[in-house]
Amino acid sequence: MRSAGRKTPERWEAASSATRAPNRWDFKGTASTNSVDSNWSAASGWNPIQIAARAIGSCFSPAMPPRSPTGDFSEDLHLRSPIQSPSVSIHGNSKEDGRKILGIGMYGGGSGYGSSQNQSGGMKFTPAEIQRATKNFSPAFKIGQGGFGTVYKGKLDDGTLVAIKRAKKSIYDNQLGLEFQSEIQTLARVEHLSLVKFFGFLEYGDERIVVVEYVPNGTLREHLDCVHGKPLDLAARLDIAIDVAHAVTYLHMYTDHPIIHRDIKSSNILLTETLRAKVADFGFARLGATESGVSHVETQVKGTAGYLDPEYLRTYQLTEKSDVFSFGVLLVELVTGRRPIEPKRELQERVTPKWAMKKFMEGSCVQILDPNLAPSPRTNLATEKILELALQCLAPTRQSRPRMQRCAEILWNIRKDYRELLSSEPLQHQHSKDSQV
Ligand SMILES: Nc1ncnc2c1ncn2[C@@H]1O[C@H](COP(=O)(O)OP(=O)(O)OP(=O)(O)O)[C@@H](O)[C@H]1O
Repeated sequence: MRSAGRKTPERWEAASSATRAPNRWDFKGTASTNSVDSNWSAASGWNPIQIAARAIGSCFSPAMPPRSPTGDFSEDLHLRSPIQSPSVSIHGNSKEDGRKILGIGMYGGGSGYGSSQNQSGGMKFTPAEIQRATKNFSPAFKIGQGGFGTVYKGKLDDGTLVAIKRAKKSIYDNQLGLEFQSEIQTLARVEHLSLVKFFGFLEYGDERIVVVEYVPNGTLREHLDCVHGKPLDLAARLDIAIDVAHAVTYLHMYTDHPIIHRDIKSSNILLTETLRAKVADFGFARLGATESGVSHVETQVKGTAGYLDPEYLRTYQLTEKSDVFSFGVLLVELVTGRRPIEPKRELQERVTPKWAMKKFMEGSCVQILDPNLAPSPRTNLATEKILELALQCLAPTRQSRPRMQRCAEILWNIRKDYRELLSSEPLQHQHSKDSQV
């Protein structure tokens, strides 16, 4: 698909390189006056991210809470709902690859759960219940490890499966905790089919425990890496993109104040058994300003390298269009199967969105298609349209990016056309094409 307004590669490059990122961030977000080449260079060069991660590591000095006499989790757990105990964490959050920058951890959601539901919709669990659910945090129940802490699969007394996220209080900063109390109160009420549900929150000594809906089928990133066997076909990828777009649209249109997720990425998209997506990890979420309004000026850069909005990096101003940029990166991941940054590839291919957009504008979509997706006229057409949308989402300036609601509409139409083409193809042909994926 060729749209009249499409940028040439040169124009796109120029626009990209006009957006400059600071090459150093201090802990409190003081940008150095030196610039590096472009947002893409910043991402591919790693230096700003690594420097920021190091700065966080060295500057962070958590306030340690009083421990229980024994330090035993089972002893006298002090339970609070999200409303009663707003939980805010600063996580230095340098995962092994050091790409995560900094987080303000809050967990939203909240259909409520069970009879002990409180005003906010959060569930009051008993310590014994959490212990039973996880067999006292048995390693056998461990399902993951993230910036927030360790994640366990648990089964509540009524049989509900939950994911139990256990963080050390050492990742929190109490002063900032106070600053964000009101935000948590809002996030605790967020509920959408495509957002991982928040069930409850526990606090005890230096323990913080978050209980959320268990989503059984791994992360989108794992599926793109074929960890779970059969690769995702394009129809499933389109469904996932639409689910994410709907969930984020819901956040952005929430009441009169948008909620900005700030960490949209494939490892934060969890899949159900029917391969529908649920957006997880409100670890960075915060209430934002509308694009037209006076946006919040951040003092700390938060997000994951490769997904970060260059304009946010440059101006520290956060709007929902930063999520749109990250969503553009996610669309490129869905089409190419690649991670946003692939350091082991040759130079021109290391920053996947830059490489993919260049190929797209040269009309070489097939070259960037995930090898797990079999090329066919309908697949090529759909991927071209997805990349067209990705290009808009990845625009260097936020004004040029579509709203998330518009992204959902566009994707909906792409899926409709794709399905129509699919149904018009002879059954045998469909079968032989699909068997390649
Ligand atoms: N609700 C859930 N249901 C099922 N598995 C989950 C759930 N939440 C997390 N996990 C598993 O635990 C892993 C770690 O999750 P977590 O959200 O703590 O970190 P992450 O998203 O991988 O990293 P980061 O915290 O840096 O964003 C996930 O990759 C996933 O495999």
